[in-house]
Amino acid sequence: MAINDAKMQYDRMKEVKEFDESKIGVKGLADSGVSYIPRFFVHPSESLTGFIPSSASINAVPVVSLSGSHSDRRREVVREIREAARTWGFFQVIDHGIHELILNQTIAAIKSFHEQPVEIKKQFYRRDERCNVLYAPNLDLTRSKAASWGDTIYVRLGSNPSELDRVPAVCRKEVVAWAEHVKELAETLMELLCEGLGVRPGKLKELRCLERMAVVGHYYPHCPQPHLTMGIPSHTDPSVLSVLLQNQIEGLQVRHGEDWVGVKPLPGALVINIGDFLQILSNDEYKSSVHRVIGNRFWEPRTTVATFFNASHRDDSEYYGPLEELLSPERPAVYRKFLISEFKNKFFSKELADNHLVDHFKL
Ligand SMILES: O=C(O)CCC(=O)C(=O)O
Ligand SMILES: [Fe+2]
Repeated sequence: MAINDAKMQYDRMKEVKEFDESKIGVKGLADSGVSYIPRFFVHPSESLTGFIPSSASINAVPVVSLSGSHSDRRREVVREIREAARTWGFFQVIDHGIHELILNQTIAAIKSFHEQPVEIKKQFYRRDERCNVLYAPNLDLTRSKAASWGDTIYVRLGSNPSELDRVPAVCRKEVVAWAEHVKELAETLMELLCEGLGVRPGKLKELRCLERMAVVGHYYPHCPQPHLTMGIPSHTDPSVLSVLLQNQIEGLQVRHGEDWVGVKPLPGALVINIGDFLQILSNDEYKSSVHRVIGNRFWEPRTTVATFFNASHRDDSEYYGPLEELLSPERPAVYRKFLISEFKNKFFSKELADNHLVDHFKL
């Protein structure tokens, strides 16, 4: 048994390495017309459940209109967002002020990147997760137990504009425009979320939660055996806040109680979710929910753009933890304090699946 296990392990690593070195990505595999997936993409059977959500859970994720959020309806919007953030950790926003043309152009640009010839995409293929621009199938390919059926381009944007030159030309203009629009929306959402907690609206901005962002363009090609693998395995986001733009191909599911609930694409809407960092800052008021993407059974590729807002540190001397304003003898801190470097190291040292960062900082 031990010998078999070791051999399987060896074969698996060899196959993963060959795939990694070929740099063709999952799209390259899909384009080669395979009718089955290589075995290193097969997930353990316990992860492969709940693919067909129960009818009761369809359209259950809250949808919040931001219309009037700067005027008469603000209190109502704060209340709706607070409820959604506490109970689901996920909601969709409509009337968010970003023009549909911008949404479509952003999705189209990310799709164009992935649909370029392998020879061109190869230049960006990297495994060093600390690079500001990189393209790869599964960031954690070499350390995960099972690979997932999707390719991703990562663009990290800090305060240095020269980083933008490294963004692939085919999507540079659109990614830059998207970053500006989505940052404005994130600022509004953070203010509303702060008000929902009863803290100063500018609090998250003061903590520099808007300064470090990553624009992450996923591409999930048609999968010949979608019941055996995942697009992205179940995880929580380490971010403060995540904003997801999806095309009209469904696949995202959020864990709610015992159910996996589909987050249906709504034309013009954006999906917002609370990340681990905000769950900690809010001392568990807001919830960073487990979610996943199932294998794409449709012929059309699923394209999404996830934008993560992370807290930025200037010199890593500042400790982060539950906001002081929220603590009282009746409501003591649930988490200890930590440096951002520790938080990041925890994230990068694990595979994405089941890396729930909040658990590491619980008191
Ligand atoms: O592509 C999606 O629908 C979700 C992506 C996601 O969860 C992530 O990038 O963390
Ligand atoms: Fe996510």
